[in-house]
Amino acid sequence: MTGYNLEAIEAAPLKDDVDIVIPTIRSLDFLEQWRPFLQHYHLIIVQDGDPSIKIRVPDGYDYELYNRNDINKILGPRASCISYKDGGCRCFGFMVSKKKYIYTIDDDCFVAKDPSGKEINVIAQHIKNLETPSTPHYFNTLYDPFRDGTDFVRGYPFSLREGVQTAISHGLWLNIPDYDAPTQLVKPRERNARYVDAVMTIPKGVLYPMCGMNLAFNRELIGPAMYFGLMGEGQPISRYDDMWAGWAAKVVCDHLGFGVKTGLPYLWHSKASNPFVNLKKEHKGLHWQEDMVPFFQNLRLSKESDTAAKCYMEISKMTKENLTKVDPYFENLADAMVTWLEAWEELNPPVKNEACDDKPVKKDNGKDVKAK
Ligand SMILES: O=c1ccn([C@@H]2O[C@H](COP(=O)(O)OP(=O)(O)O[C@H]3OC[C@H](O)[C@H](O)[C@H]3O)[C@@H](O)[C@H]2O)c(=O)[nH]1
Ligand SMILES: [Mn+2]
Repeated sequence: MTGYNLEAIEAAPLKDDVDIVIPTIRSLDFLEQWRPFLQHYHLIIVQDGDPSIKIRVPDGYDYELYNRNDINKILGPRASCISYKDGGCRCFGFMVSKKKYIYTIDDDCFVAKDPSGKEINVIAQHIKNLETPSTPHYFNTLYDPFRDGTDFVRGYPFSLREGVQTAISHGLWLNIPDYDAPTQLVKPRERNARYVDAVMTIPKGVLYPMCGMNLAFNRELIGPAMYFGLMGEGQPISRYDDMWAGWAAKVVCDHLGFGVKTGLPYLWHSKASNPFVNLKKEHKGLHWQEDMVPFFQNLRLSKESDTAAKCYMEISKMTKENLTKVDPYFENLADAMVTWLEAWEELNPPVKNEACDDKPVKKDNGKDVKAK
């Protein structure tokens, strides 16, 4: 038995350790249905598009809302690294959060039911996924051994059963699946009705197409690598925001010894975005992914890169060196990755250990103030 008290995790949803990040260019009415599960969490809403439009947040939610003007004010010139007119703007919410865990969800996602008809508490399942180890070094054929009612199977080395810390929990979707535009065009009526009761670790060295629709991660482990790229207006590509983040973050997790899980929880994805519009937005990505994926598959990070930020800086350098030949866009993206890291560092300064360093850390109105 793994000895993890999963019931305790289910009962204690860690509400003070999680921020819910929602990118929106539409409406937040979908939050009405999520009240039983999300109302006791703090929301970080990233409003995309025209900042003069007032977005209504349903009563009873505790939130902070940032529109484009706010992003520009907070980041100054560094705001250039945050996408405009693309769901990738959500990563600004990852940066301003101070919590250990992030859960990000799209505004056209609703509560799904499991086969027994019970409503799925996505947060509780994501927390369970993140609070229990991953097994990237050897595949357990009964899937996640840390779930109730299952375990490591015969032939699983005991030396590997401790597992590794889980950095990312990738949930799935009933109804409208996250298909690319060509697939949506040829299968416009396809709906995902298949509920697979499984959580599995994505093996080390294997990439996966991370979807930002129902996603949770440990900010402290992998935050700096969860940059959703430079997409949308003014860029040659859109709708590859989460893919870029997913490939980079998986390489960083493999390098640093963290795990990534996919599977439960499911949510109900309601809105099929327009496949013709999507095709226009993502068509370069359909070509470039044939280069981007091998780039990440062959990427090797140095042992000096011992934090997510250092790994990400290295990936930025290698993006510029290896992908600019595919398209000059990647030079801009590589620069934006550095800008992202600088902005992250500015908003999340490394905590100084006052015990061994009582030098003042910054001046404020002429007075010296200590790190909080
Ligand atoms: O310009 C924009 C467009 C959208 N958003 C917000 O992003 C979320 C996803 O948008 P949407 O539901 O229209 O796209 P999908 O095709 O269903 O989403 C997938 O593809 C795009 C993203 O990668 C997404 O994560 C995938 O699931 C939604 O909250 C929109 O309001 C935006 O902020 N700006
Ligand atoms: Mn959607």
